Amino acid sequence: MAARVLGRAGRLAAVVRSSAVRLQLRLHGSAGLRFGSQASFFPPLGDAMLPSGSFNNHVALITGGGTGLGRAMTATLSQLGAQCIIASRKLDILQRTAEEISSQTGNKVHAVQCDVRDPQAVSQCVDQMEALTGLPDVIINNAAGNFVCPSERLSPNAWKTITDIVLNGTAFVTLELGKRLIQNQKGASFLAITTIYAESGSGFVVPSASAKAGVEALYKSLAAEWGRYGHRFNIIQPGPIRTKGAFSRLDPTGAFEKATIDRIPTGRLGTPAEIANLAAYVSSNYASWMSGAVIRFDGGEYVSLAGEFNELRSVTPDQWKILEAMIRNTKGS
Ligand SMILES: CCCCCCCCC/C=C\C=C\C(=O)SCCNC(=O)CCNC(=O)[C@H](O)C(C)(C)COP(=O)(O)OP(=O)(O)OC[C@H]1O[C@@H](n2cnc3c(N)ncnc32)[C@H](O)[C@@H]1OP(=O)(O)O
Ligand SMILES: NC(=O)C1=CN([C@@H]2O[C@H](COP(=O)(O)OP(=O)(O)OC[C@H]3O[C@@H](n4cnc5c(N)ncnc54)[C@H](OP(=O)(O)O)[C@@H]3O)[C@@H](O)[C@H]2O)C=CC1
Repeated sequence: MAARVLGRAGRLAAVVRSSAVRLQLRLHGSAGLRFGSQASFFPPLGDAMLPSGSFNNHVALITGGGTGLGRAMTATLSQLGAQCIIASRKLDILQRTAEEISSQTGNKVHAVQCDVRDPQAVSQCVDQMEALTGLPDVIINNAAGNFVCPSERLSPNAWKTITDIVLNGTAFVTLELGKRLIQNQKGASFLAITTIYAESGSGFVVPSASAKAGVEALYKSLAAEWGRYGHRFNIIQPGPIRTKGAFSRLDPTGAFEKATIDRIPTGRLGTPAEIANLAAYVSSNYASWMSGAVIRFDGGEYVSLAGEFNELRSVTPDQWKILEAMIRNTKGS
């Protein structure tokens, strides 16, 4: 009897050992289960989510509103009734976007040239805005600069360029508008667009990570300080959403896109329309109790990158049977 049991245990151990070798090979090869098909569970919706007219009689300033995510936010706010001002360096692009969106929504979109790195230019931009529309109810600090680069290759000017656009630019716009709004006793919603790696840090985009972390500290601090003036401050951390501006500078060959999608639990990139709906909600009166919030909007990418055991997603059900047998067969420590 004892010999029979020992024999069975020995055979099981042999099966477990040889299967474990196969498992090792598979895990390090490419035969693990691919996730990605789950995207069909999470289809993106494109329509504006809030009731029409939610931003009637509202003025919104969107920095970097001529392209990418800023353009999508402008389109949604405009569709919901806002009069928008979009501001960045390239006036021709801003004007084209402004005309396209205005002609679709019937609401005025103004294009104002402004390099947010220059506090004087920011002040002039706000002068121009006051003349066109009055001070804004909604401010979205969305303008940014970024590129992937090993940190040992960064020049001082490369560091300064990114941190000037992202951190100083956001601070200049926020402080200039904040001071004027306070003087006029006017409330407003401020929203900053950061990234998921503002929290974790990330190699190869170190100036951006450092500056975005600074933006988050700025917005959380002002949420506490300027609530008394009627100002709300919130932050959205987007995960990967295809835009020419981001992808051409962060994955210029497209070599990393598949791996990026594979690690996102919802199996796909986000869309500009999805983040525009979130930005509209956060900036709207429906969110008037929301301040100091940091909203991660990334299809689950951050937690997927963080969890030490998440790679076990590639273990198949058959492999789990083997692993479980091995674990159960372990006696003692
Ligand atoms: C791993 C897979 C990833 C898949 C995709 C995942 C997507 C997730 C995205 C997550 C976060 C995204 C955050 C973003 O912010 S995306 C937004 C990106 N959009 C932009 O950057 C638009 C605006 N950008 C620009 O205008 C330029 O790119 C700029 C360089 C930031 C600024 O332009 P400009 O002021 O004209 O600056 P210069 O060209 O004069 O350069 C200044 C300085 O920087 C050096 N430099 C420029 N490019 C590089 C580079 N690629 N590598 C190293 N250094 C660079 C340049 O040489 C200058 O320095 P120096 O004077 O010393 O030579
Ligand atoms: N797409 C993505 O996957 C992600 C994006 N983000 C963030 O989303 C935001 C939008 O990025 P995205 O739409 O992808 O990229 P874009 O490159 O399209 O947007 C960046 C915008 O910033 C403007 N800008 C750059 N430098 C300046 C400056 N000095 N002064 C004023 N405006 C400036 C650009 O306009 P111009 O050239 O005319 O100045 C451009 O419209 C950024 O804050 C980015 O960090 C965060 C995480 C992920």
